[in-house]
Amino acid sequence: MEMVTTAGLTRRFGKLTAVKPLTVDLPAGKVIGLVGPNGSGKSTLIRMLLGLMRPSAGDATVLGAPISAPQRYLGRVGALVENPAFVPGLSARANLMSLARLRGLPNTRVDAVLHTVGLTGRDREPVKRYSLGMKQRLGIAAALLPDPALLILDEPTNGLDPSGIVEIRSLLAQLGTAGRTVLVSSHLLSEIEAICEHLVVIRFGELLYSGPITGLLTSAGQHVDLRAEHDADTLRLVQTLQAQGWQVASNTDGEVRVSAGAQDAAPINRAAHAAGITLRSLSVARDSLEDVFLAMTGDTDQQLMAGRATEARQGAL
Ligand SMILES: Nc1ncnc2c1ncn2[C@@H]1O[C@H](COP(=O)(O)OP(=O)(O)OP(=O)(O)O)[C@@H](O)[C@H]1O
Repeated sequence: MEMVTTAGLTRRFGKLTAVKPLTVDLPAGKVIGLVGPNGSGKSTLIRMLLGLMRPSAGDATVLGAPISAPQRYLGRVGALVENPAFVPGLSARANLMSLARLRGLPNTRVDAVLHTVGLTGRDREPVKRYSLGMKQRLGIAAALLPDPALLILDEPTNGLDPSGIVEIRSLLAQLGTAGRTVLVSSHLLSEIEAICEHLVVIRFGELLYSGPITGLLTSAGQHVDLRAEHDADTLRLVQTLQAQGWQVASNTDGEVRVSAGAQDAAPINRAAHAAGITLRSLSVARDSLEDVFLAMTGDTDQQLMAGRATEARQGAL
């Protein structure tokens, strides 16, 4: 069963098309990553799915019901879309109790969600004493109160320090094992790729990929990273490799990346040696998903972001 389907779903703001006609199906029971650089339309898409914003064109369904009738599915959807508003002087437990009461949910749900997000034992402390990571966990607890079939989290790791990011990441991985569908957005693929089974990648309103993450990983190539012992030799190293037909993908601060696989490592080393260049390091690695997407678009995120900024400026005129 599909949790979410969209058909030509579009949202414009003036001349800017924040979400270009999007047709995509999100499977049930998986952790789904919605990934794209800042300004790609992730929040706009999520807002449309939650009935918080109307589409300019197209349609979508959530849990089988159209987004034009959100009251038909919102009771079974939990969401964290902005920093949730909690009463800072009250404890986490008291905050959750009042939310549960408002939604007509039994108090037993409060204990259950506190346990799920790992706040049991700290739940009687005032929220104002919580770290950002704990506040975010409390936000997820609030979203889990109705025991939703679909949990939507918009950039839950935003603004967190590395340990907070790890905290939230392991919580999300655990939530995904309960058979629930979790849609989590991030502008950093590296932050969520380890926990997602399915990826939806958008770049500035446009769908780039939707499918299992494994499909992408198997299509990833390899590269060889190497560094000359003396920085002064780097340019000559690049020229030597290019002259012998290898493709140098990048040269950043003396780290030379060659598009090549494990079988090329020894010949590359020999070629450098024959040119009188000693290597300080040489390693073979699989391309990251970022590399795969870069190869798909041919543009870096910075280039795409600059294009988007121009589009937004023109839209404002
Ligand atoms: N209410 C609005 N009015 C005008 N433009 C908007 C509005 N909301 C979003 N936009 C624009 O639409 C584009 C997509 O924004 P959106 O917030 O959906 O992206 P995002 O991928 O969630 O990025 P971020 O992580 O930075 O929020 C951006 O260019 C943004 O400036």
